Order: sequence, then structure tokens, then C-alpha cells
Amino acid sequence: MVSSSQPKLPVINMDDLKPGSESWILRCQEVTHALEQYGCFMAVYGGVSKELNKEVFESLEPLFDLPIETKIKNTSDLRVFGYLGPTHTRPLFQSMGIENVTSLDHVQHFANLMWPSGNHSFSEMIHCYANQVSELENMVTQMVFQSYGVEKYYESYNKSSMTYLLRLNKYIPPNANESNVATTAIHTDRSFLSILSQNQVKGLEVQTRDDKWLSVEFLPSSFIVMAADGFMAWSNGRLRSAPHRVTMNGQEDRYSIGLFTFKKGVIEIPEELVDEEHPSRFKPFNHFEFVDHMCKSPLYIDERAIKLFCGI
Ligand SMILES: O=C(O)CCC(=O)C(=O)O
Ligand SMILES: [Fe+2]
Repeated sequence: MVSSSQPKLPVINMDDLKPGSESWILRCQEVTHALEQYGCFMAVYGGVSKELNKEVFESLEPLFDLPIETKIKNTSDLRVFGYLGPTHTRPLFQSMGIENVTSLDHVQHFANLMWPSGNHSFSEMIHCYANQVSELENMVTQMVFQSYGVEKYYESYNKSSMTYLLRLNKYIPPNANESNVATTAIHTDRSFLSILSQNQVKGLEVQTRDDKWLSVEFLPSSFIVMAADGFMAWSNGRLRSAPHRVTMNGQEDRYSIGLFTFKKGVIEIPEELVDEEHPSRFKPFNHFEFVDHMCKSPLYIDERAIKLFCGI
């Protein structure tokens, strides 16, 4: 049950912040504290215009209306990065993935699979959207590194060291006789950081440390920034990888978009984050090997997975 007298997720204004300014330094603490306590926060971020956001969400309906034979052309070496259709355990959900979405070539490759005569405006729009959202991701990563006093490692986690997967999700409403259907199982994300947005239909729920479920109410121009398994391990367990799920109640289709970042290569805990109070909890691990392992043997879909993979 989602509590009605629930605390809300922290809301942090991420606009107009210049690195090194007083407000930047203040936000570094707020962002890190929110990711430690909740594993996520709501970022108010005007870096994506309302018009672009609207156009992107409007493009999802015709995309998901394409025939199934077309949608299944969205494949990937990592199965969970491509098209996922409804299954009997997840009948309301479909999802498509665009790998390396910050590169226009990759978005065009996806668009050419979906529309054989191409769809230039879709490609431009999605590429622009992903890059603008990635600016928010870069800022958050830099802030966390800075507040832990390990900014010198940020270069290995900036845009050129990460890859970006954009997931486009569609959830259809449950039948009238099924209420409150948990559409996705409780999970944590395998990524480093995830940034989520949605159309006007709510459904995302985040589990708090005291096992309450917070139903996320998106504010205008807002995104949920969520620390995932990779960032949690990098921080030696200081950050929380937020358990979350999607529950559909209403009558309308829900569309959501997630930008997921993955480190190219090995994630290593900075030695500065290991001390007597925080003994080393994770061995260095290759992020894609972890994702690949999870695709092949998905024993757990929450934080236990990374603990099993590289925990000490
Ligand atoms: O649809 C959402 O809001 C969340 C999706 C999600 O949790 C995921 O793709 O990992
Ligand atoms: Fe997720």
C-alpha cells in the first residue's frame, strides 16, 4: 500500500548552477544527501524545453503503434537493451531501447529500422532530448564526486567515459477487473545513474529506507534522478540504489522515458571512500560484464545482484 501521509521525495532545483558558485556548492550537498537517503530525488530542470519534451512524448504513440514485426527489429547484444514485448508476467508493458543515444548515427540506425524510409525529425528530436538530459546526468555525477572530495576521478565518469541507453516505455491500463496492477517488479537499476520522465500518467513508486512506498508526482519540467547499482557500488555503499516499481491504476496509457548511463570499462571504488567506518564492500568490476551476467542469470533484480556479483 502507498501511504497517504507519506514524506515526499526531495525536490532540488537544478537550473542556473555554475560549478564553484555558492548555490552549486549548496546543491552538491543536497543532491548527495538525497541520493544517500532516498536513492533518488526530483530534479526541476529547464534544460529540456517544454516544447521538446511534448514533441518527444507525442512521438511515442506512433512508435509503439508500429507492427510487432517492426518493433522486434530493435535488438541488442544485451537482450535487455532491445525491444521487450508484453509477457504473461508483465502483460501491460512494452519497451524499446536506443543504445549510444547521444550519438546521432545510433539514433538514425534505430529510426531506419523502425521506418525504412528514415525519420529524420524523430532522430534529431530524440538525439537532442537525450543530450539535454545527459547534461543533467553529468551535473549530478560531478556534484556527487565533488561532495565526496574525489572530483579528480570525475574525468573517468564524464560523458566520454559513459554510454547512454534511452529506454522508451509504454504501459497500458489494466482491465477493469484488475486494479492496482504492479506492472514492473520491484527492482533497482543496473546502470550507474538513471534519469526518468513520464507523460501525465503517474505510476512510478519508490521504496523508502523504512519500507514505505512513495508514489511519484512529477512537477512541471521535472525528472527523477536515481542512483543505480553502479553508483551505489562506486560509492562503497554510501549512495542508495533505490528500489522502485511501476503500478498502473488509471484508464490512460502511460509513457515513460529513462536515460541510463553505463561506465565503459571498470568501476573502481575510490580509495578515499574506504576507511575504518566504511570498509571496502565491492571489488572493481566491469560494468558491462555485470549487465551481461544479469541478463544471463537474473537471480535477483535488486541490490542483491551486485552484491552477489562483486561484493566483498
Ligand atoms: O516507467 C518508469 O517510470 C520506470 C521504468 C523503470 O523503472 C526502468 O525502466 O527501469
Ligand atoms: Fe527501473
